Amino acid sequence: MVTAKVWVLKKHFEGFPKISDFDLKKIELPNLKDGELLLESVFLSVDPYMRPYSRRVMKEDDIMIGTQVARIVESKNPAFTVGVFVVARSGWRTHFISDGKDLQALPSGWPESLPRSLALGTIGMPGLTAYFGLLEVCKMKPGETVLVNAAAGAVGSVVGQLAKIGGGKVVGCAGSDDKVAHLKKIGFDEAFNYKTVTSLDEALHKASPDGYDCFFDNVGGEFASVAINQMKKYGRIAVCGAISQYNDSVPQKGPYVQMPMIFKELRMEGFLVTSWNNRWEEGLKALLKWVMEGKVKCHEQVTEGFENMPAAFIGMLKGENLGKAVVKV
Ligand SMILES: NC(=O)C1=CN([C@@H]2O[C@H](COP(=O)(O)OP(=O)(O)OC[C@H]3O[C@@H](n4cnc5c(N)ncnc54)[C@H](OP(=O)(O)O)[C@@H]3O)[C@@H](O)[C@H]2O)C=CC1
Ligand SMILES: CCCCCCC/C=C/C=O
Repeated sequence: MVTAKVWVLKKHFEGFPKISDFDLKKIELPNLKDGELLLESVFLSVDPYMRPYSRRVMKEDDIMIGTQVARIVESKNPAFTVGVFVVARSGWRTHFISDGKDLQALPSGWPESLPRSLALGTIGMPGLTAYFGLLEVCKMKPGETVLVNAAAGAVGSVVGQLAKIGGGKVVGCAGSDDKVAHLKKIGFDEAFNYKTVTSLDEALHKASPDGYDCFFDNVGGEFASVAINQMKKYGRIAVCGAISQYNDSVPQKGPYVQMPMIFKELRMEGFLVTSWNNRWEEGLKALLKWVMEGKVKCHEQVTEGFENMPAAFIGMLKGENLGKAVVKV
């Protein structure tokens, strides 16, 4: 008999999540039936979507939603071998049982030397968000200028590096000077700390006086309201996330987007990475190749210990992460 530790949502978040909103519980797992596997989580992901999705898909006392890299520790399913690592969507649990249908293998050709945690970040869902958002929503072309915010995070850091691979100029905004230095190190043409500039409008103008062809928006709210006025005519805005609004108890009000949308003839498109579920293999293969070639650099913020899942999640929402926030069990 195996005892799994799980984190449940004790109380729906009101405003910014608190440690006391979570509860750590123990669950006795039954013995395996034929066709089943026992897995142990090795790395778990903490992602912004957990904040808005918790209200939509969870009840109080449900196990927190989420993705992990897990190792098969016991198998009564001939298709799965003990010791193999997979990506699962089993929520915040140390151990779980699966029939194998919901598991994804790591992309083929994954080298031993590459941290498997990257399957939750650059070579996982966030990397794919950058890939499809830039390719299919922004439709970035060589020579164009791309603006990305939350640029030092899991999605943003890949957006910037893919924009460079695609022959663009990239401007990134992030919330600390260390993050800005990191962006320059990984090839961003321009980067600034949006928290310390005296005028966001002026900083955006200085970074690209001719404006922006593409805006990959991870933040929404006031940042997006200012940035939209810096778009070039026929610019494209990929509305990827709105993290500046996820913890609001009272919805933010305008300024509103219609005037620049009309007079600059902009395209603004919200998207979910899951719309390209049928192309994940293609995206992961491309991302793995670029990482292996050193064209895309990966940085992770690794928190040690399953007991620190809520702290890692809250820390990520506060901007404490450089690169992808993951928890090592
Ligand atoms: N549409 C889709 O399918 C997907 C959308 N997303 C979205 O992409 C965005 C980035 O996700 P991800 O890369 O995983 O997370 P990150 O790794 O970027 O971590 C979140 C970052 O957001 C920034 N942030 C937090 N609060 C604010 C705020 N009030 N204003 C500005 N920035 C803030 C912080 O960076 P800083 O220090 O720079 O402020 C923080 O580090 C999120 O909005 C997420 O919801 C993610 C995956 C899929
Ligand atoms: C692998 C789980 C898929 C989660 C989809 C995330 C969509 C994110 C939206 C905003 O953050």
